[in-house]
Amino acid sequence: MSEIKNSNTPANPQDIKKIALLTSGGDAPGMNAAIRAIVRSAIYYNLKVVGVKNGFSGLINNDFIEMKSHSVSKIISRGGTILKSSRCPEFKMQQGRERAFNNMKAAGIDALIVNGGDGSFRGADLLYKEFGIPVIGIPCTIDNDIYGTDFTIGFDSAINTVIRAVDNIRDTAESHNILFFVEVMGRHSGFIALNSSIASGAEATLLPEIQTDIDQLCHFMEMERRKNKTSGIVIVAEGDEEGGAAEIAQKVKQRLPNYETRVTTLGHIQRGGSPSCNDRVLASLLGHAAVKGLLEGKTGLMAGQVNREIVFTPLEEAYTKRDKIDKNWIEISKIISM
Ligand SMILES: Nc1ncnc2c1ncn2[C@@H]1O[C@H](COP(=O)(O)OP(=O)(O)OP(=O)(O)O)[C@@H](O)[C@H]1O
Ligand SMILES: O=P(O)(O)OC[C@H]1O[C@](O)(CO)[C@@H](O)[C@@H]1O
Ligand SMILES: [Mg+2]
Repeated sequence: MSEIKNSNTPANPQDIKKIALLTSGGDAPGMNAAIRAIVRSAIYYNLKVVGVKNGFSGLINNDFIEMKSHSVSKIISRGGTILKSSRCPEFKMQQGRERAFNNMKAAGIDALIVNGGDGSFRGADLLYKEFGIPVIGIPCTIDNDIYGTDFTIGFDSAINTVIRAVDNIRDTAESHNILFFVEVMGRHSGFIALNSSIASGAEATLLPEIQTDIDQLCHFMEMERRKNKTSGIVIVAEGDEEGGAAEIAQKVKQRLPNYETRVTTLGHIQRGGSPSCNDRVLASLLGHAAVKGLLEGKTGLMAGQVNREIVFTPLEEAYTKRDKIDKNWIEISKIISM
């Protein structure tokens, strides 16, 4: 394993004897691989491991299970999360977090590993800052919107699911001369849209990070048609400020009534399915690094991978800085899809 950077040292890491882990926010393919790596690494380092069910709700409701090596057998290939996940509004309130901390203390839990996205890291960071309990985050979200890691766990699997679907849509779009608007996930982030658009050869990509101009889009589509293209794919991130795919398709249809248009919303199929090899490897490395990091005294940090190295980044940076999309990629995707 590569050297671990950016340390942050709490009082007594050698006092850590029992750790807990949870999965939070939208599930992501590879969460199970992370759970497996955490549990097996913790056992290897002679720690006891507790699984928290249903994300932060499980901390508040004392929903803990002891994890053994066999508890994580044969889960590396499974999508979803065996610990289940949730969105837990109570955790946004101080009383909720205090209850969670008291339950952890009563259960003898010395440290926590949170597998989730930016929202989960906000919660994890507050728990660490308010109560001083050692906490490490692992970036698990299909959105890829976390600073401090090249990729989040689940992103690779999700974009592969998207491109398989778009390839299928392309077949029928071409056969029937249809302009398709395909909506992908990403309420605040266009990574899924941009990467899957490049990889599927889509004609246009609409993202929350970039102002959408419907007239410009229609003009572009007209130019494409003049090149004898009779069908097309527009990938729309669900968080686009002009609306979802259905709304945008309607606006285009008003301006280009001769076009035959259809809308497909890929929805939650993007979050499910067996994780890709890249996601399984990333989850395995980060799961191990999180446990090792706790034992080295790291806390309030996220374990990520940058340029193939394990890097620890303050949770606050991971969720505030966010990762930026490269706007040149949009231009490139246009150039090579013409
Ligand atoms: N500001 C906050 N303070 C405390 N807890 C928070 C905060 N924001 C989010 N959380 C906790 O984290 C949970 C998950 O957050 P959120 O729904 O934003 O998903 P996420 O972790 O960003 O994952 P994804 O975006 O992949 O679905 C929330 O339900 C809540 O319990
Ligand atoms: O239906 P849910 O669980 O609210 O999830 C939708 C959101 O979660 C994400 O899929 C990430 O998990 C976002 O891209 C999306 O906006
Ligand atoms: Mg999020």
